[in-house]
Amino acid sequence: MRLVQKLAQECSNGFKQVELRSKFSEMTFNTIMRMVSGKRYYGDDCDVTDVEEARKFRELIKELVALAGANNPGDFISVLRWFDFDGLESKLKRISKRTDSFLQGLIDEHRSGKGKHDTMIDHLLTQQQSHPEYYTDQIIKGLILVMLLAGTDTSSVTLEWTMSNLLNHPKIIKRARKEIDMQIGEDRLIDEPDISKLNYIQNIVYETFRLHPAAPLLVPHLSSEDCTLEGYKVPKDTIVLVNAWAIHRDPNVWGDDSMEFKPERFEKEGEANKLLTFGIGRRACPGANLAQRTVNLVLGLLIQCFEWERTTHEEIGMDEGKGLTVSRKIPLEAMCKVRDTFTTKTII
Ligand code: HEM
Repeated sequence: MRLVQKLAQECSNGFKQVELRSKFSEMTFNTIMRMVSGKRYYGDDCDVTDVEEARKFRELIKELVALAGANNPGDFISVLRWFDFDGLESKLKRISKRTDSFLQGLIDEHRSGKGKHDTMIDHLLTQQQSHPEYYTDQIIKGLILVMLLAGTDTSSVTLEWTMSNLLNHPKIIKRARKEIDMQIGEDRLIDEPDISKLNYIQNIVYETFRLHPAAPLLVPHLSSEDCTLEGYKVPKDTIVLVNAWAIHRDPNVWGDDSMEFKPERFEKEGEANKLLTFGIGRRACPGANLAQRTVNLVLGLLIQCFEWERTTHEEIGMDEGKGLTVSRKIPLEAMCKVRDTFTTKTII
């Protein structure tokens, strides 16, 4: 909601150029950290009174995200590990110490009763009292870290890809807005319970999940036994990568228009079941539900409250960056303006 309010303030007097990547990223970090510790670390209205704590957190995250996406040549040529080629290992050790002490600080704050209540840390500390052998501080720190690494960039990258595609397809924005105006009206903003009524918005998100899965190779899996997959023998302890990106563009699976952005394809019953965006099985993404709610709601609000245009007449390029989570190569910029039927006051 703060993202939408800020955009409304920036773009209340006609079209204004906005950079979206940093906005989506700050929104997802604030959402996850609010759940975890009750704090927002980004924005002028961040509720961390200690400015130094907020600065430290933002710096840590910047380095963690950069290192999480780094390629390590030592993983492929083991001899390079003897020399810590390009210093990745020492950088990781340094950052892991700083991260550990930051997260321990958060846990201690909640343990002493100073932090906000009803957060993930509070609930885990309650579990620690009844099962101290399992819910150790180490486990709690690991859970916070995985929420931050797996639950932030993935959702913000998806939102950025969705908006990139929509800017190239104004007709799709129009149809989505029509659905919102019919189902919700113009007197109030979309809220979470409305999501299930907005089928076309859902299909836009599915189509983005298909063409731009945030983790295109999922997460590496290791075979625990010798097995055979579709006739291929996979020995025990083999690292298996699933190329969801390629499967999602395969014309044999999706038809001849598999490379086109067409949310309508998901009007066909059962199509969404073919998506592998969140993996499948026991190790599938446990945050899939939260991610879909967040992306659907934010997208719905962006279409409901604002008009969107490209910054130039040229189509938005779809070049991809590198990393475990694949974002656009160039951060997305767009022209944005509060819709005539909405006043900044309705939004704020
Ligand atoms: C659009 C957003 C997201 C995408 C595309 C995504 C995708 C994925 C994928 C592909 C995996 C690996 C599945 C596999 O290899 O089989 C995964 C694992 C995981 N995700 Fe997500 N995810 C998203 C959002 C989230 C959120 C919001 C959270 C939590 C707040 C989350 C937490 C996790 C965790 C903890 C794992 C590891 C599960 C395990 O190893 O058992 N993810 N996610």
